[in-house]
Amino acid sequence: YCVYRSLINTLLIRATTTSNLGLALQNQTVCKSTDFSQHCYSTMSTKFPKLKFLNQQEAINIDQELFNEYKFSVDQLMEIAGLSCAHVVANAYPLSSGSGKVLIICGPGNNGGDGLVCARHLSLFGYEPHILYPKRPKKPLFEALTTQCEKMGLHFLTEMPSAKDITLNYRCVVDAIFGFSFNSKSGIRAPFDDIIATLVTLDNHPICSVDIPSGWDVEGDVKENSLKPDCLISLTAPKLCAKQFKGTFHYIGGRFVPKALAEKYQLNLPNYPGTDSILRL
Ligand SMILES: NC(=O)C1=CN([C@@H]2O[C@H](COP(=O)(O)OP(=O)(O)OC[C@H]3O[C@@H](n4cnc5c(N)ncnc54)[C@H](O)[C@@H]3O)[C@@H](O)[C@H]2O)[C@H](O)CC1
Ligand SMILES: [K+]
Repeated sequence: YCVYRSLINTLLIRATTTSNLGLALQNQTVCKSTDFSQHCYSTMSTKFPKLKFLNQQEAINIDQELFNEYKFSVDQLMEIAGLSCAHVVANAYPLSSGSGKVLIICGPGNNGGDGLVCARHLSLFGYEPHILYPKRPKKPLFEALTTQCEKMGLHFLTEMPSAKDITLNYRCVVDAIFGFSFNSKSGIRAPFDDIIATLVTLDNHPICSVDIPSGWDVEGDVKENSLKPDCLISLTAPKLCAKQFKGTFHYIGGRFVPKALAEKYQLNLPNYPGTDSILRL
């Protein structure tokens, strides 16, 4: 009986390991093409052929429905969104393979709030986030998120570091400046015009964009002098501009969408592995 039990246990352990390995490999699709974006996008569209890419209005509608119909609060969704971002940074730029100093640039809206939450979780993961938050809305949510970071000892910068400083001192930049409400028609207003201009000059230094690469039109073509992030975290579902993403890592996060809502908008979201909060596309 003992020999029989031990044989069964061995087989069970092998089966679990093999299936975990399968999942890990499934999540680590490597793009090896000269036309990186085409390859990544076509690989993604082969793996997840029905995954919906949202236009700006659809992203806003889903957001509003989550708040108005499902009665989620912004804080709840932002916490999950920001935690997903921290998980993505820790997956793409692990502490085991480099420094944990991360520059997190937060904008004036909820995308900036995701950045503050991400910073807080990264510090709990052992990273050293430095936050630049030049336009702080006078709203209780953002004031609370800022206080949490301050009281937890996170460092706030008073000015944007130079491109050289960033390259020398930071493992990566988290771009939490603008999300799906960015208005590209009016150009980028100060101080984010100069901040984004500095990020554009970074030569091959990894930028990890939250939801949308800041400055990109949510659904239009990407202009010549725009950010070229190495990593993109699509929250809820990718937006149309994500089809033009040319970087290495594209993740989906923000695992809070109720099934009925996903079906209503035909999001066709991929299945997150197990209890994970992010999935590499
Ligand atoms: N449902 C979800 O997936 C959730 C996503 N979250 C995150 O929220 C953002 C969208 O947030 P929102 O507050 O609507 O807008 P933004 O952060 O994109 O920015 C608005 C902010 O920016 C200013 N602005 C707009 N255009 C310009 C411009 N051309 N120049 C300068 N400033 C500009 C505008 O005035 C506002 O102040 C989404 O992408 C996710 O990251 C939530 O965290 C959770 C739910
Ligand atoms: K962003």
